[in-house]
Amino acid sequence: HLIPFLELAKLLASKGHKISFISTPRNIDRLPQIPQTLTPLINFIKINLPKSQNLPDDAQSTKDVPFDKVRYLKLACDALRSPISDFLKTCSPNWVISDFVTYWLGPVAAEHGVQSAYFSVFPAVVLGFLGSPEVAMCGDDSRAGVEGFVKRPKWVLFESEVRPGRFQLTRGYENFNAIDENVSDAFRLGAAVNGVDAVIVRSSYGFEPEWLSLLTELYRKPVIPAGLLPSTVATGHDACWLETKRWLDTCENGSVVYVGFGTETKPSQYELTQLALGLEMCGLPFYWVLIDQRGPLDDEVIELPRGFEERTRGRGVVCRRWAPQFKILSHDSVGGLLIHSGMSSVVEGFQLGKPLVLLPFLVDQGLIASYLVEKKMGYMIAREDSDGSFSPESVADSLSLVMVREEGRMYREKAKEMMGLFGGRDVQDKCVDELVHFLTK
Ligand SMILES: C[C@@H]1O[C@H](OP(=O)(O)OP(=O)(O)OC[C@H]2O[C@@H](n3ccc(=O)[nH]c3=O)[C@H](O)[C@@H]2O)[C@H](O)[C@H](O)[C@H]1O
Repeated sequence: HLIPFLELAKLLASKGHKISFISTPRNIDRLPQIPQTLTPLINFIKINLPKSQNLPDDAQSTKDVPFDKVRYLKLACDALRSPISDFLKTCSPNWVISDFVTYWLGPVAAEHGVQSAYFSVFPAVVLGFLGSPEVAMCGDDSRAGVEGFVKRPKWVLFESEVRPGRFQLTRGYENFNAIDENVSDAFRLGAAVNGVDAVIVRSSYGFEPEWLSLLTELYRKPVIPAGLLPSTVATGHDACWLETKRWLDTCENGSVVYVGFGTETKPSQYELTQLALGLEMCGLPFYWVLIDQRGPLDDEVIELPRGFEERTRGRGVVCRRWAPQFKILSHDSVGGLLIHSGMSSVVEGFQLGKPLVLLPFLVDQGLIASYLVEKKMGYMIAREDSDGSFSPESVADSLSLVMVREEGRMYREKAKEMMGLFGGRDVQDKCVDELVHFLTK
């Protein structure tokens, strides 16, 4: 969630406000450069995580550890309560804006007379589906088990088909349940909302009018959309970009599909195989950013089908390191995206007017994907709801529909139509002005 937090910090700084951006040393070092004009206003503060016997020494972000070890990162993060409290006491900022993992921050801030807000990188549909803070923290009788979770929640009174896939709920088991001494993500989220003075959401009324209105009812405190936070092109040239650009320059305009599942989603061996065979079958050029290991402790090996890279050489690229995603998407050769529905990737695709094929893996991604499908803004690859299985044919068919075929023209047109809502600087600026007005009144 670092990138949207940095984007928010940049937007607030661009209005003249001083920001202290607190994170761990390695995470701060990983951040993209900020424009020189903002450097006097954003002070990066590094706080070390305590050592944990369950984590590798330099693990500081979710992508550094396998999925089942993420809870130890959250527990390590809980130990930051005391240094952050000291910071608030010494620096007494006007506001502290935090993520849901640090769910204890609101009351800590209040002790020092500092106002607090939870900034949700998830859009309102994800928060609204999870319900009021009390329901998120303690559950709800109408929602027992997976079956209770795939129905429209009783507090959603408007028509909506939004729901996660059953297989996504099973995959997210580690996050949804308290394990060892770690509380669940839903509890952290509910408690984060409960403890703060206001909730800031990466969204806009243009994008999610009903769900944002629902949140104000559920939360009974100010809910302010921060805008969709479109990306800005990172400065600087890395070797990877020059090599990639040379390849993209050889492809026809609008022909390449960008395939990427964000910063941490590693597909299973089954998903990797189906995807690879689907990409091979569809015949389109592709640029695939593949995460095949989550940190040094991850010993689950996944491999592309035998001969895949030879058979697709020249037509496709598989990149196994950090790729300059936004620069690649901005290239004219890229005609569409196959993504997991992570919000930053959704925004980047639409701000550039490029259509989306969706393959969500986790619950939040499933909710965003089903919202986009309901609004006819994206096309989801068909998967078996119970176990998430899907065929190479459905990958190939979805890609050709959205990228090439006449029946899929509506997705290409919709993506162009979305450019203003997702990328318009004036739309974003208006949201930030309203947010600043709220924070300073
Ligand atoms: C907990 C998880 O946080 C999330 O972020 P995630 O990284 O998965 O995806 P995005 O929001 O698309 O964000 C990914 C961001 O990283 C950039 N990028 C990524 C890979 C790369 O090689 N190069 C890049 O530049 C990309 O351009 C985008 O800005 C989502 O909420 C997700 O739903 C949630 O489950």
